[in-house]
Amino acid sequence: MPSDKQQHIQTLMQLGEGRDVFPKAQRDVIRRSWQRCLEKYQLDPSRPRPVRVLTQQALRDHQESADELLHVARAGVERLYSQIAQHGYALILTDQRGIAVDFRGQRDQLSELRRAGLYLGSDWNERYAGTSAAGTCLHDGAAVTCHQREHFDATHIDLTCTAAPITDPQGRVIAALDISALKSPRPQESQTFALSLVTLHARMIEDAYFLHRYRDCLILRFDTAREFVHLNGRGLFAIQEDGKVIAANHEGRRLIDAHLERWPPWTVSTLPAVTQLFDGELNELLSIPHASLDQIRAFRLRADDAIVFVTLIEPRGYPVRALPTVSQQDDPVPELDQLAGDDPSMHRLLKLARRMRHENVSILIRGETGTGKEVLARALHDSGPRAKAHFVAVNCAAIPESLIESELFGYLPGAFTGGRPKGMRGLIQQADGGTLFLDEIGDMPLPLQSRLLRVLAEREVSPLGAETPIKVDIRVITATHRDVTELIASGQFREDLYYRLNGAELLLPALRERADRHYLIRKLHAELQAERDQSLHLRADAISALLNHHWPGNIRQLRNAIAFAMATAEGDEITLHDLPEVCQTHTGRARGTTTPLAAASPFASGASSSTTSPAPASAEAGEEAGELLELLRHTDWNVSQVARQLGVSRPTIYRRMRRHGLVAPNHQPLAS
Ligand SMILES: Nc1ncnc2c1ncn2[C@@H]1O[C@H](COP(=O)(O)OP(=O)(O)OP(=O)(O)O)[C@@H](O)[C@H]1O
Repeated sequence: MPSDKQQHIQTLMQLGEGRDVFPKAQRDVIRRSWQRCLEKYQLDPSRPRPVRVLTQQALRDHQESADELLHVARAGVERLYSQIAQHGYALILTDQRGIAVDFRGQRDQLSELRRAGLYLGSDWNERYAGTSAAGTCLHDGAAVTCHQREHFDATHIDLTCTAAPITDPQGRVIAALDISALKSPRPQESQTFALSLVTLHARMIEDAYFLHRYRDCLILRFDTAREFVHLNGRGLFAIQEDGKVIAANHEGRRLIDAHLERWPPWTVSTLPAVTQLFDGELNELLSIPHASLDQIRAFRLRADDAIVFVTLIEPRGYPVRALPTVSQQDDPVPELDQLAGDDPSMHRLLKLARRMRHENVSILIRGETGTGKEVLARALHDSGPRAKAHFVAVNCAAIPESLIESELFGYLPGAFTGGRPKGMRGLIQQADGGTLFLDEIGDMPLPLQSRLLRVLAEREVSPLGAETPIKVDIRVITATHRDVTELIASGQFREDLYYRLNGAELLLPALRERADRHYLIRKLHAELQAERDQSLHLRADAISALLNHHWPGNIRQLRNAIAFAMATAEGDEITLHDLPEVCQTHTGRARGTTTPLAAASPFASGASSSTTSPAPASAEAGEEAGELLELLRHTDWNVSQVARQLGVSRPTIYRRMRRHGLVAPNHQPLAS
């Protein structure tokens, strides 16, 4: 007997005698199996024996009971074998007992494979064959590699075997898919790739079996990538018409477990309904096939708030029911509908907005900068009964504190020195009959908050210098990127005003959280083409880069990136290389207040920092102030243009101006 076999036997015998002589760095899974072989199955390592092979009749019996699985698994087995054959691997599929009921191997190796037990009818049950990939995988219900001397029986120590379990829709192990080679490199790590490959195919077979088993049920299929849902969506649920989950595949069960961890069980024994797992209504799920062109819809998981894409597979002959789709349930409101594609948070928000557009209640829109707060406010106005009247947008952060009162409330002639001789109609009055949109409401000075509260309570406004108030009929929509409750806690915002402004709150998701980024890219591209009267094809590589970029929460930046590409593209299409450099890699991340696009902006990098700020707190602050001043001068103090160039919002520019004491020449405070 070769010396390595003798040595192997010796080690196992010493272990059998209770000595702790496990090979160094032996993996736990193998160690536990060896212990089972010695203690539980009482296998004798000193008497190595080839794997036992069943008679033809016994094999047929096993094949018959695994018939359904074998039938469904065939394509998966063929596909896996076609990938491994050239590398010298054979394949066996065992039933739950460990009997090889299917086999693929190279013709010229058949007798050698048969001797090694890699053949139809061989019994790899751990109880008889000792530690092996197939047997140990069936015992543990987990994928495993058993490499050379990790086998228990000395007969097998030249083999390298890797197996993954196949489970039924209830999660019980029913088979093992194994690939084995007669020869292989020494290190066990050489088989890492085999482990992934065999696990992937075991999952595919498992899912094919699931779909076959539940072919008469409604099946929800989901994946985190929209592109894969139809092809190879990872999660499967078989459901009843009332939304009860009947069975779930591996990924589905993982989701249920994660869900139960966050939302402890309703009752111990029942599976949750799909509407408890996905944040949506049953109708929305059941109407997926009719609701979108690609028959996919995005939903948020209640387990971890992640977005997944879902499709519904209906059984053949399933009556096509006239289920109302979401858009059919409510009348179309183009102004609002076009704000989003398929994003669950936006769907919910727009549903509420649809209801709110007719009401006169005040609305508070929250969202990070550039997420579309003003766009939403305008859509609410345009889709409501006030559409024909004015939409007056006021940026509370943009107007210097000394001017905000007169701008908002207006003043009569001679109300203060420096005012216009004819006086001025305030913005509140200008919005009469329409909508007043107060952006960055968190920046409104406290004294003005009290005056605004009075306007809202009494529906009348008193311009500076006026003796009698004037009636106004306005709808107020406010927006902020700040946490108003924090401002209230620190005494910077009046609680009573907050409650009056917050008749309903709409929270806009950040761009990075939106599942409809593709829709937004296409929409912005179309809008920009129309705006510039320019026709440029947006190539797929540019779209993928825009989809993959880590947007720090901002549609404005996305728009800027597309606009940048349109301005710089040569020829009639936008390619990956036309995008700002930072979008061409996947590493873009927000850095302080300077966004990646701002950093990439040719304007930002070209700005000189020669001017020092009036009172720089640090070298960095000085540099920022200098840069800003330069840009402001360069653009004739056009704040919108500077904001666009830096890829930040206008209020951010105003905040920076205030921080550095920069005041536009035409905005020097008026003497009151
Ligand atoms: N749903 C949308 N579809 C297309 N473009 C959008 C959408 N929402 C926002 N945008 C674009 O994104 C940019 C920023 O939008 P908007 O000014 O409404 O954001 P905001 O949240 O009010 O920003 P800020 O916090 O700076 O006030 C604008 O160019 C706008 O046209």
